[in-house]
Amino acid sequence: MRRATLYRYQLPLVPGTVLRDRRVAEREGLLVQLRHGAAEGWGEVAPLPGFSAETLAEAQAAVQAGLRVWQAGGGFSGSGVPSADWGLSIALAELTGTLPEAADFTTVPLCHGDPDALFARLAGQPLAKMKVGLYEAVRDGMLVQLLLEALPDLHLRLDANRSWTPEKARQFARYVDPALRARIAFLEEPCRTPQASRAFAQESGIPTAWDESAREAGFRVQAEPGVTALVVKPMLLGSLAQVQARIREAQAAGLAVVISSSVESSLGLTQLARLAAWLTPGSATGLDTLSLMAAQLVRPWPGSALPLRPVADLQEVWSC
Ligand SMILES: O=C(O)CCC(=O)c1ccccc1C(=O)O
Ligand SMILES: [Mg+2]
Repeated sequence: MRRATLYRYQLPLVPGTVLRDRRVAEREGLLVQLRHGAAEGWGEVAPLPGFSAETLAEAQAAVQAGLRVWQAGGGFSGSGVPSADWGLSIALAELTGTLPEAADFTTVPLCHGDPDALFARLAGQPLAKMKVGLYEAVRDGMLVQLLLEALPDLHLRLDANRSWTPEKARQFARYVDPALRARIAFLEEPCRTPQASRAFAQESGIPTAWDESAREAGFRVQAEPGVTALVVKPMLLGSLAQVQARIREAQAAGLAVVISSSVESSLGLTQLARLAAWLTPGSATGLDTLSLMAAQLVRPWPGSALPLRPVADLQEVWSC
């Protein structure tokens, strides 16, 4: 007998959490639970407002349609709704034992601008990620310079989320010593267009990583000068098969692949840590978003002190 249950969750985010210029108070999503005999599989379906094209209601409708097919003995049928396809396919992969248990829980710490807090946090870290583009480009450049100078073992990943014009990007780079730029592993999406980001990477020597660009129609994974990495956010991309295909293509093109968070619950994040150990071994993940939340969900992230909400606290919204 196959059984499927959908649960709805709401998790408060820490006050002041901003996603793409909006303040967000809470993260909402669905958990899918599949059961077949003694086997069980879970998945998370949580479109990210401001990033996903679909609403949670649209994702729920797509998951329910897919679950009815599965419940009646069918296989996975993709809907084209990325969060629905990701959540359902990863639940199936867990159910069938396709998703290995082994996980890589070492993730790159994610930092935002306050310099005093940054020094304390980053001392002794080999690699950290910092958001830039939220303040003046000159200030970002000075801060990156200061950090790389003061912490000689530190390497940085930067993420500008397409904030800069070519001139702003140049202002940033002007404040970072060319000799120190070698410790910038990459800068995600510096400019508003991929063309401008490519040009900036070549002129500054600071490699680009694609994130937003990889979700645009017509994007092709390819080796190109100045581009070193591809950020993969499964919740925004689609089914496990689509995620695997994208990772394989990028690896074949010589790009580093970084599995990254779409602000999933601890359940979704632990699955991404397993996905990374399986498909991108040796590439440090970008999963440090649990600290934006006030609680964990169903499965704990090792070392997190946040309270854990059990399945019993969840609201069941649908089953078949
Ligand atoms: O990738 C990471 O290290 C953390 C996740 C992150 O930066 C992020 C989280 C939610 C939405 C967008 C982004 C982003 O990479 O731009
Ligand atoms: Mg990014």
